[in-house]
Amino acid sequence: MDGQAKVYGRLNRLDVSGGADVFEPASSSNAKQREALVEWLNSLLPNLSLSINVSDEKLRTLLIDGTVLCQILNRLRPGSVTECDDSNRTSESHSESLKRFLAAMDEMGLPRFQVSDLEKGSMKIVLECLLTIRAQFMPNGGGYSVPNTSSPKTSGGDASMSWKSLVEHIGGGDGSPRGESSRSYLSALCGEERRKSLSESKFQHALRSPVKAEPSAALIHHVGHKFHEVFQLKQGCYADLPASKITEMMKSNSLDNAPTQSLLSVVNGILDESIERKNVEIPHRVACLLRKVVQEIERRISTQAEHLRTQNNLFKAREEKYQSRIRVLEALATGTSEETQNVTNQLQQMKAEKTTMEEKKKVEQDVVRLMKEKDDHYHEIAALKQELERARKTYEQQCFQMETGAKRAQQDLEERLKEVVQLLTESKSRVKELEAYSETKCQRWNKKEHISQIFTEFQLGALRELRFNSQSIRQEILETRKSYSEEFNCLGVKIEALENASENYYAILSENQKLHNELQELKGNIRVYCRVRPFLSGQKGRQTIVEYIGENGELVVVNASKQGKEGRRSFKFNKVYGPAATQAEVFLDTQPLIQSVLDGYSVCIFAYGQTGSGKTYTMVQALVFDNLFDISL
Ligand SMILES: Nc1ncnc2c1ncn2[C@@H]1O[C@H](COP(=O)(O)OP(=O)(O)OP(=O)(O)O)[C@@H](O)[C@H]1O
Repeated sequence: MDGQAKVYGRLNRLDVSGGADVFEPASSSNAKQREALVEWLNSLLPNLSLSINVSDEKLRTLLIDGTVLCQILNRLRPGSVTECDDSNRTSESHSESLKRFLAAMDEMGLPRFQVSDLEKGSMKIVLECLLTIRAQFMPNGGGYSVPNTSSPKTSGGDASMSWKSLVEHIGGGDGSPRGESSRSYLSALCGEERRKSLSESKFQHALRSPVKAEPSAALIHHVGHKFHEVFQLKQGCYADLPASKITEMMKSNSLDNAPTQSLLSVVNGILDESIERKNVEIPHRVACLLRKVVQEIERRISTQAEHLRTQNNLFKAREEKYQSRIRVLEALATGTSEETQNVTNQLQQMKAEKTTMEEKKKVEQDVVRLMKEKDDHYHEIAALKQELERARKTYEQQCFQMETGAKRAQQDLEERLKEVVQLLTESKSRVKELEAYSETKCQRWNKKEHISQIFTEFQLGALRELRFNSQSIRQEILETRKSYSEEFNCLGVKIEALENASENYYAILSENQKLHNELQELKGNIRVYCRVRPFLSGQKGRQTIVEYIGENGELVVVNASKQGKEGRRSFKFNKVYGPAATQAEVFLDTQPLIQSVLDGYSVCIFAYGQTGSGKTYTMVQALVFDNLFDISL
């Protein structure tokens, strides 16, 4: 199968060229064919969006699962292959798609590639297969258009009709008989299955090749419209054609110049007409025309076969020519090895010469280098001489300068010597003066020493006196200290007595506090005082209801509106302050409570009574008195 596929691939490469010479090798137009194929794929399946220079590997990735291949076939011929459901896609379904595609190719009798070719082999075979499909369904090589393979009549007039449709057209899609002549023609035309025979593929191509099989349009025009008139009757009735016309057509060379498809159309038309007429015999002249047409077709087929044989021989001759060239090249290659040996020897000699030349060149370079070094050294010596001359001049200048300096220094030194001698005489006279001055000074110091001795003696006398005085003062101080210590002792005794007295005071004070609080307790922890407010300035002339205020807290109140017991009521308080009681009196009874608070006891005073009865007055005034009390304390 693999070999067969390759053969198909080669044949279809010739098929798809569709140009002037279909047997021309395709290598020169490979790039263009590839670009055309990519454009075709993009027009067929726009979602692919392939770039014009798409790589083989990208194409392999795209096609390897077989889905795209199935889509291509279904687009060209709907329903030709079952596509896998997108939702259930797996690697198995992908390989299944590829298998289905290959099976469809087998079914259509088209050459195909192997699975291994698509997986890891050369993509050339796969692309050739696609080119074959394109040529099969798009013989004009243009953009995508769905071919109409359903009607033999509509496709019968197409010069580039596919092989299969042509066979169906001639043989009848429904399998009905068309007479012996058509059957023999079909058997001659079909033979075995096309996809299994190389010669049949060539035959098909020869039939479809308009350049090789058919005359030019100019020639048709030259012959006139005689045969075209017969074509016009394709839809009409061939039996009604006049015998003279048929004779004229058969006599002229119009059949020779008519296109093969036109001849086939005539055959089909006559056969269709015979089928329609059923048992009615075809007129003799029409049968003659049919035979003539069939003979013409057979002649062309034989011509094509001859042509193919010629081409085959040509190819064989070319192959032999290339083989001989290969042999010559091989011989040349063997001869070249000897030449190569000679050349190698020559090369080695040249290398040796080159080495010698290089050594010579090296020696020359060394000489040049030494010359250069010599020049450099010469320049260096000249520079050193110049430098030496400069140094000598500098040295002479320095010597001159030093001599000048020495002379100047000698003069300076002489001048200085003179100055020093002068200074020495001056200093001698100064020494003499100083000796005289020191003499006088010495005398003066002797006098001063005498005076100081007298003063020192005087001072010593004074010191003795002072020492005596200090001893007497120290004695006084000791005595005073003694008297002070005695006084301090007395004061200590007194302070001790005071401490004892203060301790007694605090004891008495605490006792006093205790007694005070006990007294307060005795007076009662809860005491109730009553204060009767006097009439205010605006209440003059009113009658009081207070009848009696006792010394021990009795209070009798009279209600004139009630009789008996109800009209006279008596109360008992700790104390009752009458209308004339002053704030100071009220405070006198609450004052001890302040002391209890200071001693740490809890005390609470609150006022109770109706509005305007004098609660605030009593409390505030009490506080005022309390402050006064504090101040007085
Ligand atoms: N003992 C008093 N002597 C003179 N005037 C008094 C006396 N007690 C109260 N007042 C006067 O009576 C008026 C009412 O007194 P206060 O405001 O103290 O009453 P209150 O009981 O506090 O009233 P409220 O319950 O409305 O506060 C005030 O003008 C006050 O000066």
